Amino acid sequence: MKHAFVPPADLEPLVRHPKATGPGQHIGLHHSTCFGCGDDTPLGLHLKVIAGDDLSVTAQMPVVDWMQGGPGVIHGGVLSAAFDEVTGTAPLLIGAPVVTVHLEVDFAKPIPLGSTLHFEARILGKQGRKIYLAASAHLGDPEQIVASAHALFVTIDVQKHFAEHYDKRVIL
Ligand SMILES: CCCCCCCCCCCCCCCC(=O)SCCNC(=O)CCNC(=O)[C@H](O)C(C)(C)COP(=O)(O)OP(=O)(O)OC[C@H]1O[C@@H](n2cnc3c(N)ncnc32)[C@H](O)[C@@H]1OP(=O)(O)O
Repeated sequence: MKHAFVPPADLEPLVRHPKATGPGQHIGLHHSTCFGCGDDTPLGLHLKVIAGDDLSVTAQMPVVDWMQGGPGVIHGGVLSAAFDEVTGTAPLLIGAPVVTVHLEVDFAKPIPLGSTLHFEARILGKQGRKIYLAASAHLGDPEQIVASAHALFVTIDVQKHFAEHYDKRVIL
């Protein structure tokens, strides 16, 4: 698949955090009202991201009617949000809370309503606070990639980062 993203050649290799979620286990909620993973959002993606046995994660997402963009197919922004969530959760495997600074999505095939997207994301490496990831999605046949993404996240101090905007309405 064509893409324009070139990760640095000198990325530092990484290992799983000793307390990382075990392979095959659901990586717990970021918070319950998160658009990507929260259970308490009527119109959220409700993604359950599952830890792989290395530096990868997987997730599945049914493509339902409200996600529609072009007639009969998913909206590109919804797909991008799903990639953001799946790639953004993976750095928890190395114990790094992160926020997105850059996300690129390559749309290879139309993705029909009624299908199920299967996501896979993996950490490529890091450079200081920057964590580079690649992800892909298929509709059941891993050989037929329908979209892919590259993302760059930056590790944050969670308390400091959200202090200014944190609102008591958000249930953590
Ligand atoms: C309870 C909550 C817990 C949350 C934690 C747990 C997470 C559990 C998983 C959740 C999964 C969520 C998945 C959705 C995730 C979102 O959607 S997050 C929401 C969208 N993103 C944002 O709001 C981030 C907004 N940006 C910022 O706040 C600031 O840019 C940041 C990220 C704090 C960085 O600012 P800074 O600390 O001043 O650092 P800065 O030196 O500017 O940048 C650091 C490095 O990144 C580079 N960089 C920055 N931006 C870019 C860019 N666009 N392109 C390339 N390089 C860049 C800089 O050049 C710098 O590189 P070096 O000089 O170190 O080589």
